[in-house]
Amino acid sequence: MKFAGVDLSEPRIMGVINVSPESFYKGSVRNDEKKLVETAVKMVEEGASFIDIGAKSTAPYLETRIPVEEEVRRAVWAVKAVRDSLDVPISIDTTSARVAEEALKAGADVINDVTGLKEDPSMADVAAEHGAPVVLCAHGRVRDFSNPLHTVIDFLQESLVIAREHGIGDIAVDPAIGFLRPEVPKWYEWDSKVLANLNALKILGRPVLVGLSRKSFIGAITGRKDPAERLPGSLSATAIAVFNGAQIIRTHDVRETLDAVKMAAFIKRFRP
Ligand SMILES: Nc1nc2c(c(=O)[nH]1)N=C(COP(=O)(O)OP(=O)(O)O)CN2
Ligand SMILES: Nc1ccc(C(=O)O)cc1
Repeated sequence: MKFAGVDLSEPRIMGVINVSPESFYKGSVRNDEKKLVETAVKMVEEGASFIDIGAKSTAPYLETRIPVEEEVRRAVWAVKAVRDSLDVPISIDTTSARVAEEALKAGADVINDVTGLKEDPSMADVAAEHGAPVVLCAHGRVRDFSNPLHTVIDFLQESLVIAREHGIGDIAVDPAIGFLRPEVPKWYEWDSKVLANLNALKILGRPVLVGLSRKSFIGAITGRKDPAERLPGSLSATAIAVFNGAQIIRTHDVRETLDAVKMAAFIKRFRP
């Protein structure tokens, strides 16, 4: 299987860079062009097959509102700077069709929409017009609290219908770790159930991308309040995600994560 031209016969890494100062992990933020480009180049040297650029935080527990003009400005600036130095696919992490369109024009290749084409009604049109591959996250109002996998699969199926109605075929699906936060079970249990049963997403027939790097469920389980201290927890959860079928891991820490991915993928070969 391939996504955005990248062969997925072994699991791949998507390196994350944010140009949004409000992002939950400050170590992921770059607002200086030289440092931004250096980071992207280093991530690719360390083994990243994709670079994901975020120009606005989507953390559900932070106040992250900014004017769309500001998100466009940040996104275009960052994509242009990184595009000139790299050949790997660049994804733009946005829920806004305007931001996606301007980023694609600036040289991005992939749209990463954490609302799975559901928030901005023009997003699917923009992806279709540009022939852009899309990452679709499970998104919606949770009604069935008892079975996280059911809910995630239902939400993703809804997004796949929207994508296919628009003739979009190059799609990766994502269970949206940290985004779906019902009161019961606690979100860290929800996220853990999703990772423990990630294999169920195979039914969708699309590559599975997982973004769990330094997220709050790791903080809740390990007691590490500061995302800067959540790398060991992230690596452990990454290995489990890969063991259970993740083909792309989205991470702030390319070098360390690639080692965890390689270990899990190698051991997985001997699974009965
Ligand atoms: N497809 C996908 N996209 C994502 C995902 C994810 O799990 N999957 N997580 C994010 C959170 O990480 P980030 O460092 O970008 O945090 P921020 O929203 O605070 O900028 C942001 N974007
Ligand atoms: N955009 C997101 C950022 C952070 C988290 C999380 O910490 O769980 C979830 C989503």
